[in-house]
Amino acid sequence: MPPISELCTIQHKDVSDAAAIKAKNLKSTPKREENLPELTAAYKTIISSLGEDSEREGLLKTPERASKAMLFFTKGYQQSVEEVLNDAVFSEDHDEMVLVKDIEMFSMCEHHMVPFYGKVSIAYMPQGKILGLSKLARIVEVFSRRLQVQERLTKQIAQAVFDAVNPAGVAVFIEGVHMCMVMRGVQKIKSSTITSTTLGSFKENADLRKEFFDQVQN
Ligand SMILES: Nc1nc2c(ncn2[C@@H]2O[C@H](COP(=O)(O)OP(=O)(O)OP(=O)(O)O)[C@@H](O)[C@H]2O)c(=O)[nH]1
Ligand SMILES: [Zn+2]
Repeated sequence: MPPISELCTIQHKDVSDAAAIKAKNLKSTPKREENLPELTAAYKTIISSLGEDSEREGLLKTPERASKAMLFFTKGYQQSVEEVLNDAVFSEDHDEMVLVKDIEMFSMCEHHMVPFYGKVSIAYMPQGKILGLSKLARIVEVFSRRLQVQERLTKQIAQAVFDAVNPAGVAVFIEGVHMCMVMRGVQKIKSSTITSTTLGSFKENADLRKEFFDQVQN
């Protein structure tokens, strides 16, 4: 089992290659609880490096609590799309847009390791197969619960839906608030970031594209 620092590098070293994204969808990192002692020791060092007394009563259990919280915030590394889909792909003769709007998303900015959060909308045009609705939200969890940038998150979700049901098209829209721009840095507390990915018919058909963006922005 490589150390956590190495795991993170493995997970986000490529951002754009669709085949690599597809391959990664199928794999999950094995259980990470065995890294808890190492992570806890690292948090203890962080606390003392901040100038705090890691031995004072209120902070005694903090390194372990923080470690467990961080493992939760990045639990997507333990999941794969294949696992969360659980074969919930059904044959159905429905060829109009399926859209699930405003799926809550919490992720971690890979540059500062502080949260970014927002809402994800996912649409696809089935051609013979539909996906269990909750599975769209589960796909969001798989990729958002990692160290991320919003652009890659958007693309990975779209590619995963495409791979799952081979639809005529997929569109993903994310509106995110980045705490690294709110609590620090430029401190623009009202800014939000919009990203989208369109594949297949949503890219090619201007009417369909417009229908999607009209729906998600209203
Ligand atoms: N494109 C993109 N950039 C992001 C995302 N999350 C954070 N960033 C940006 O990553 C950049 C890192 O820039 P650096 O100059 O290396 O770091 P920094 O000195 O902390 O930058 P400032 O935030 O400008 O203070 C910043 O511009 C962040 O706003 C994201 O999801 N997508
Ligand atoms: Zn950031």
